[in-house]
Amino acid sequence: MDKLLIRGGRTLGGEVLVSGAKNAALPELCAALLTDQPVTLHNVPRLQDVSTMLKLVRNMGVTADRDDNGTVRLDAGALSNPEAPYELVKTMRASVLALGPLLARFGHAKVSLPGGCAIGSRPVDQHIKGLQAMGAEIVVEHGYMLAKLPAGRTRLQGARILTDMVTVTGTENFLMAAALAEGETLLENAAQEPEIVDLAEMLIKMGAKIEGHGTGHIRVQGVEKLHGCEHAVVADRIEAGTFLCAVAAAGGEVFLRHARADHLDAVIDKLREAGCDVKPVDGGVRIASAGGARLKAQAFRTTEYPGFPTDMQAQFMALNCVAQGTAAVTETIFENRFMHVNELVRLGATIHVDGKVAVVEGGTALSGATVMATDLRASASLVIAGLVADGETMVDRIYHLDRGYDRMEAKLRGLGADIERVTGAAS
Ligand SMILES: CC(=O)N[C@H]1[C@@H](OP(=O)(O)OP(=O)(O)OC[C@H]2O[C@@H](n3ccc(=O)[nH]c3=O)[C@H](O)[C@@H]2O)O[C@H](CO)[C@@H](O)[C@@H]1O
Ligand SMILES: C=C(OP(=O)(O)O)C(=O)O
Repeated sequence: MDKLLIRGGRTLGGEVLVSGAKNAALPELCAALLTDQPVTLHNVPRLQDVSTMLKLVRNMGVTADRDDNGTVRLDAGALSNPEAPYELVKTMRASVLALGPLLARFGHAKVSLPGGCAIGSRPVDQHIKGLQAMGAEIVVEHGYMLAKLPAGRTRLQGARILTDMVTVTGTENFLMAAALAEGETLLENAAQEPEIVDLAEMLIKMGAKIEGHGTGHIRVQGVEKLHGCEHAVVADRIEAGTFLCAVAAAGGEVFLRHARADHLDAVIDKLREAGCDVKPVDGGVRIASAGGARLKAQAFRTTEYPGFPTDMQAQFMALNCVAQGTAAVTETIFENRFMHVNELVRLGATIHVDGKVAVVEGGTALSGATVMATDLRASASLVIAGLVADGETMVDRIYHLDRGYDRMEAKLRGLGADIERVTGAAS
């Protein structure tokens, strides 16, 4: 199992290229299932989750080729097996995104239930409820969602869908399903994340009729057929945010090429309040920081976009650990997303958790140790802590990190960090 070895204490400088967003690429790979024509996606990040999604669609009979420049060509013209098996779904929850497109195009689908994961139970009841409102018959048997249209029907029906909470992949499933449904679908309480907007823009290129994406009310006029398209995946705001926190903590000056400041308002506001200089510039974002110990810890509360993203909570918490002062971090999206706390404490941080709130007493000098990654963003927070800790930090189980970051250690090394991958070591 691979690990990351970090020798802390170096400031960061130079330029880093932000990759395409995992959370846009995954639904967009599934959108290719909606048509029998070829789809080309550019700027697809090199991630384990993307490899898993490619395996999943190939298993259905889709032709999918990826080149070294981040372009993926998909052809779902000969798709013969509209099924997402447990073996693949269990390693990547986003496989549930196959359900909407398969059902909409083929009238039936079999998708494994994803099950819980480290950060929470993460049910898919809202996905099921919404697709049922569109006329699908869905039963759960032997761990699978078996979905089909009622006898005599060939298409899903447009519907008004009001979910109990804002759900990102739920909104994406409904968008894709509604694109091929009969009549109009109204998504109320829709997620507004930039990845939803990017998916909607791709679907529009495919011939879908969508309005209101980027707001809480999306209107979709179903069409009979979608065609192929060419689309570039939007830049990964969470990868960019992670690098911003890394530079804030380690100190230095870095240009993040392709980063979108307009997608990172909540995080950038907090970084500025902490004392960093963050500027949107032509082609990206520039950050300068005097280093974590010269910054002020920031309280924040995770909420749906455009609020502070839950996917940035762990990384900002690592920064708070070394900044001055005490700050409360409140996690409102997932019930178990403080798994990094105990590992940060092993590096010398002072953090007290009470339910949804973690109170970080900053100003601690961290000292390197062996720590264990427990989930994707927890891994990133440990890397940030390792960059500022005294001595060596070994981050174990980085398969979590590889699920969602495109060669993170190479990018950090390019900025001057002392970080290396230790391959194949037994854990
Ligand atoms: C691939 C992808 O894009 N993943 C992102 C997506 O996950 P994902 O789409 O899975 O997260 P959701 O927005 O659906 O989850 C929000 C909340 O709703 C709950 N819920 C959701 C659906 C449902 O049917 N029932 C239910 O109870 C979840 O357990 C969670 O507490 O949005 C999350 C919230 O921004 C991010 O952390 C993930 O990185
Ligand atoms: C939680 C995340 O992803 P996923 O929904 O794919 O588990 C994430 O990207 O931080």
